[in-house]
Amino acid sequence: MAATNGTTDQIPVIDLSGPEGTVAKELVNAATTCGFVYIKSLGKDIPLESIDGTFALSKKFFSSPIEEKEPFKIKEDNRGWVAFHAETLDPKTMGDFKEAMNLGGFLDRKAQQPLPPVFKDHEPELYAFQRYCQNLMNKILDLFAIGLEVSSPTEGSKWFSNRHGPEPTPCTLRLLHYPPLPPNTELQPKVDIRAGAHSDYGSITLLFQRPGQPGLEILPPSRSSSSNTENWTPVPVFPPGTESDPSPPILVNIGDLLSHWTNNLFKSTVHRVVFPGGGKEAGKDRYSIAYFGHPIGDTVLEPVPSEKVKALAGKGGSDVQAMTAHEHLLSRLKATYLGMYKDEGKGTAEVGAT
Ligand SMILES: O=C(O)CCC(=O)C(=O)O
Ligand SMILES: [Fe+2]
Repeated sequence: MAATNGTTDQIPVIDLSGPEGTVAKELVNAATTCGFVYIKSLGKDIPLESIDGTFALSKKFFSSPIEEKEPFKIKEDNRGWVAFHAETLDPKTMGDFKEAMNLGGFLDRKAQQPLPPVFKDHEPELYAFQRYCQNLMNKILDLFAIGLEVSSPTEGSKWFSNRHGPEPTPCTLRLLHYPPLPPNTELQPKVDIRAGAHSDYGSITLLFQRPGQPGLEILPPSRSSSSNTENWTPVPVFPPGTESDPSPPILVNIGDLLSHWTNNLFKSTVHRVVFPGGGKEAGKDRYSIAYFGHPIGDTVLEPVPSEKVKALAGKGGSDVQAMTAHEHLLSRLKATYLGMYKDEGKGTAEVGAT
């Protein structure tokens, strides 16, 4: 249950094992105010060994020689390795101080892309972690449907999750590595950014962080109308109430698609990753793992059968237009990467992941 703090700027912490109706309400409340929520990680939904094991594999992969990563460079299908400085989430910065590895959906327990040597022997573990993430995502989507009182005689609380399956899922499991600033380098906070300001494109994102590796910041919706940079709010790895938990809570945030689908009731909050402590801790690596949830591409984003969502139609909410999830993604990519997506058939390249 939520250790609520009353303001919309702070991210609530929720334990999913509380009473279903209460948890559903708290989740919807977080989605409509902050757009971010922490889910306590006590090993119930995702075993802690699976999280730790995936981080260990990630570390091993990123520290392998470049020749072992180069052949797995990202392709137009958005799967593969994104080299250091290859992605610029915020065009005002030089390019993100990070490298990443995107894994697409699995089919019959097999990755649908060539796997680098480090991962080849661990495909079952990667598959298991991907399943845990998909199941947790579906559980949260079901709780959203309950909290929104979605009324569908045939689908009930499965209204959102039914539109996110079956295998292979279009969701992306993304391993991230933010290397330290090179020694004797003066931090230029406006330029040296680990991940530039952006919102995620899909439905929801799960984000895993490591103890002692902070750096994520959000622009709370309640304060993002002003351009004052001081509105950036750090997101601690262990927020109050979780310090003695065995693992950092999992962050869940709403993406642009779900915000659009809910007539802007749910907020897709802008976030970024900086060198923590004003650069004092710039000598440390940061590893994170993101699971980007997306509905199946041909899902029509028809109005959500919920009075709470319908009430917003025409009242400042963006009335849902009949478009598919894939068309929505393309429109977001076009808005962000003007010029790169003149040809609709080109695919979603490396930028589809956010
Ligand atoms: O590494 C992080 O904490 C955030 C990553 C992120 O926001 C993204 O890749 O979309
Ligand atoms: Fe993000």
